[in-house]
Amino acid sequence: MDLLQACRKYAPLVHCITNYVTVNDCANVIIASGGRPLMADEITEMTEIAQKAEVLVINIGTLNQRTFTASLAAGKVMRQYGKMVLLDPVGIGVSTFRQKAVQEILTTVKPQVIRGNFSEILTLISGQQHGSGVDIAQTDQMTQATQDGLIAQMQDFCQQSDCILIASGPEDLIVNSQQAYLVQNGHALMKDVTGTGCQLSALIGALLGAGQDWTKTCLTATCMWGLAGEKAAKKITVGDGNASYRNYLIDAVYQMTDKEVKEGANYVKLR
Ligand SMILES: Nc1ncnc2c1ncn2[C@@H]1O[C@H](COP(=O)(O)OP(=O)(O)O)[C@@H](O)[C@H]1O
Ligand SMILES: Cc1ncsc1CCOP(=O)(O)O
Repeated sequence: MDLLQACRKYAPLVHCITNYVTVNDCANVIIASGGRPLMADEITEMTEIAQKAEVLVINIGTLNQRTFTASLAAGKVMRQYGKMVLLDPVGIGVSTFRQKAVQEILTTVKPQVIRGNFSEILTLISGQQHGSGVDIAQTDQMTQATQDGLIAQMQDFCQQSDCILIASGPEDLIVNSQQAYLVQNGHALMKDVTGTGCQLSALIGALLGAGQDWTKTCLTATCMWGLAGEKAAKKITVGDGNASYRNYLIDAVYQMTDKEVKEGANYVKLR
């Protein structure tokens, strides 16, 4: 069965411990792809929820001590049950608190998938702070000259941490310890909406709840979201701005079919 069809049939429960900026958009993207979102971060219910959820998405966009503790608790139980955990290290480069929190999540939870923009992924794999906010810094954009070295660094990290890495930007990299894909779907308007990265992480989370091959699922979800960005851009009319585009993006996922994804996916296998 194809990925969206499977997700819409099995409706995986996706537990999100996420930020208060983009929480509603993430929930709606999960619904649009067929999943069932559950946003919760009360420490006393983490174990029960982890028993019921198929996937956990930890997003550190507005992390605090309380949600950090909840993330560790939920993550540990999820992994004990052999379930999927995705980490979105939003703004990891802005503070030592975020960097240390991510380190602790890596060692105690061991998320199988980590997705961030290029600044966030660079901070993660180098230990040096990149970026001064939640967006990609101009200096961290991938170029032809930096691509190979970056993939090698990412693959080392994947090997050490036993995970898949997804770095987002104008083009996206999906890397595991052996393979690397470059996704060329997407639209420049996506950077004008806060939360397009958070929503991609949420979408990957939902599809991981239905997919078998994790790398392939991450690749398909990334193409799908980029394709949604392209379709949404076609709906922009006079008077529309980034708020309309944000809604068109979610609508595009809601209307998406596996056939459209197969026909519209624009990626190359680099390794
Ligand atoms: N200039 C761009 N052109 C095409 N797609 C883009 C562009 N900028 C971002 N995207 C897409 O938007 C989504 C979020 O990426 P990004 O904005 O880099 O992440 P984040 O929101 O975590 O900073 C990804 O699907 C990415 O491919
Ligand atoms: C603006 C902002 N501040 C804290 S989280 C957040 C949203 C970040 O969304 P994304 O990582 O998808 O750009």
